[in-house]
Amino acid sequence: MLKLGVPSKGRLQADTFAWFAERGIRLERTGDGREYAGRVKGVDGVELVLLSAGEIPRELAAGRIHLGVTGLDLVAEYLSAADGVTEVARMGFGHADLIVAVPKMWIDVDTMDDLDAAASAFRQVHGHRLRVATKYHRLVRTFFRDQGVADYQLVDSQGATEGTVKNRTAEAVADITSTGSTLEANHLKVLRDGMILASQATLFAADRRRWSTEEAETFTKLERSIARS
Ligand SMILES: Nc1ncnc2c1ncn2[C@@H]1O[C@H](COP(=O)(O)OP(=O)(O)OP(=O)(O)O)[C@@H](O)[C@H]1O
Ligand SMILES: O=P(O)(O)OC[C@H]1O[C@H](OP(=O)(O)OP(=O)(O)O)[C@H](O)[C@@H]1O
Repeated sequence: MLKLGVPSKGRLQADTFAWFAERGIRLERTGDGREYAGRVKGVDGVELVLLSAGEIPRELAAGRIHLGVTGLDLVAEYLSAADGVTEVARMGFGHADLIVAVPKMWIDVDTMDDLDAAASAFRQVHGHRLRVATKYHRLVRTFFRDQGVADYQLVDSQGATEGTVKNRTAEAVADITSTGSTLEANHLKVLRDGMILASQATLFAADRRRWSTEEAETFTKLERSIARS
């Protein structure tokens, strides 16, 4: 069986189901709606696996699922080329930007260069490095390095990241934004050149060299349905 991992709940799941339905493939939840089980109609040999979006990259890398729907941001953060996971299709929903934001009241800080200067000054005044809260450690480190910003430290935040500034556990954040309302509500502004990655929901395939002939054939059929739309 070709295992297809999709988000277990919410908007991402609803949009994923609609995307496949438009391509003649019906994904359905089974059980009472709270049970994490489902099935696939319209193409034989595919099994539906409901998973947290955040776990899908790891499951793809391990080869426990053959296909998976999750955000580009999560695959970029958690996987590398060596994992052999490839894009099959960008799905056109779940758009979100990973950005760097600072308090609005920092009127002198609008760019990454400004942040670099502010970070050096911050260290002199406070005796410790400016803290950037995020769950995207790898992407943020790479971006800051490429932008020549070194005088900072990352603090891990797995949720409610925009609240860390108010709670005084960080001075800046690097997080996903979609409508911008969470940033606005927390008095934060995006740096002009602080865009790290533009993400959207994407269908990924695990390393195909590890698939059986049957699994590869089922995938070819599925790919045809996807391409037809
Ligand atoms: N406000 C948003 N608008 C659009 N997409 C978003 C938004 N927030 C997060 N996403 C995207 O949704 C995907 C899943 O995000 P996240 O890891 O936060 O999952 P989650 O909803 O917390 O699910 P789980 O708790 O089951 O892991 C990511 O790829 C992310 O880019
Ligand atoms: O720009 P907006 O439309 O306001 O969306 C952005 C928010 O959405 C996500 O959080 P989510 O609701 O997934 O909760 P989390 O803080 O637990 O990650 C993200 O982490 C932002 O906080």
